[in-house]
Amino acid sequence: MAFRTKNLFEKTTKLVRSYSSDKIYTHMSLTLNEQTGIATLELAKPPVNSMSFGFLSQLAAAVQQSEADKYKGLIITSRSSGVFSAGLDLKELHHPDSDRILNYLRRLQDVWFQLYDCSTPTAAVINGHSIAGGCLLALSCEYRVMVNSFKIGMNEALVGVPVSPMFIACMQSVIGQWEAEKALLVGRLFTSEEALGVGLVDEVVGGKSEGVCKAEGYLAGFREVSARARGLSKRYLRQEVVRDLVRRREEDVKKLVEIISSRGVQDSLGEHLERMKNKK
Ligand SMILES: CCCC/C=C/CC(=O)SCCNC(=O)CCNC(=O)[C@H](O)C(C)(C)COP(=O)(O)OP(=O)(O)OC[C@H]1O[C@@H](n2cnc3c(N)ncnc32)[C@H](O)[C@@H]1OP(=O)(O)O
Repeated sequence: MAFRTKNLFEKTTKLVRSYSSDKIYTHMSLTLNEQTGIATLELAKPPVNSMSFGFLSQLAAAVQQSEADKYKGLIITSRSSGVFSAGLDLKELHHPDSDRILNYLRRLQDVWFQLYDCSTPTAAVINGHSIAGGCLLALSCEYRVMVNSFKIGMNEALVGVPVSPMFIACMQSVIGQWEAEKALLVGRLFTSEEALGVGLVDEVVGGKSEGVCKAEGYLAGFREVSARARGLSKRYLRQEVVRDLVRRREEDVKKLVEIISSRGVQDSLGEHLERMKNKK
């Protein structure tokens, strides 16, 4: 089979520069299978694929690349065998500089809009723990297959930060209002089997390669379907959620900055970071 690893930086220099001056595509790789037209985006920011400013920029560029090059599908997975993503980089949220946190959250919104609203068929192979922002990333895809023995969910309630509107919207759209409420208000992390039971993921498998096969199977299901009609239908199906969040995005981001910067939330974040340090 012919595989080609794309040097994303070359092809998206203009785009990337307009997003960030960070060195780009160091935190993930995008590999196109030229036979199937399906690309795999492998997250590779050790140790836990935490979503720093730079990570989000690269993710945005990769999603844009998949649209621009009209990939037949995009599979998002992790190079780590234990963590899909630990979510937002807690260091970005703890004692933030006011301009940086504003830009950081705006970038998070941008990436989410791009991925959630992209016409490219998307699938997540969740081959490790997938927490908060990591769960958002998986839920923004159309199809999720999860390797067993890991945890997935949005733990904000346990971290002491509010669940932001786009996280809520995504969770609601996948598992419904009541299940979302029950999970989000206590920061529940689901095992792979529990996630399957509640519809948070579509399949549970024994390993990553099996997961990739399942994801390819899902994406191959669109081979006979008009890409244009499919892309438009997806947008129509998701437009209500997107429209509402686009309309209020600036209001949401400013409110979140205010909340995150508050003394109580900063104290909770500090305690959470301390707990993680001490667990060793
Ligand atoms: C819209 C804005 C509103 C706020 C929204 C926030 C949403 C979020 O996404 S907040 C982030 C929530 N995520 C977490 O709480 C995840 C915490 N991490 C874990 O539970 C575990 O690390 C893990 C289950 C993902 C993996 O466990 P494992 O035993 O393999 O690794 P660790 O030893 O715990 O971690 C290794 C290393 O990584 C650091 N780290 C872990 N998570 C994060 C993170 N989210 N951001 C930054 N750094 C993280 C951890 O401290 C360790 O660092 P050291 O090796 O230096 O001690």
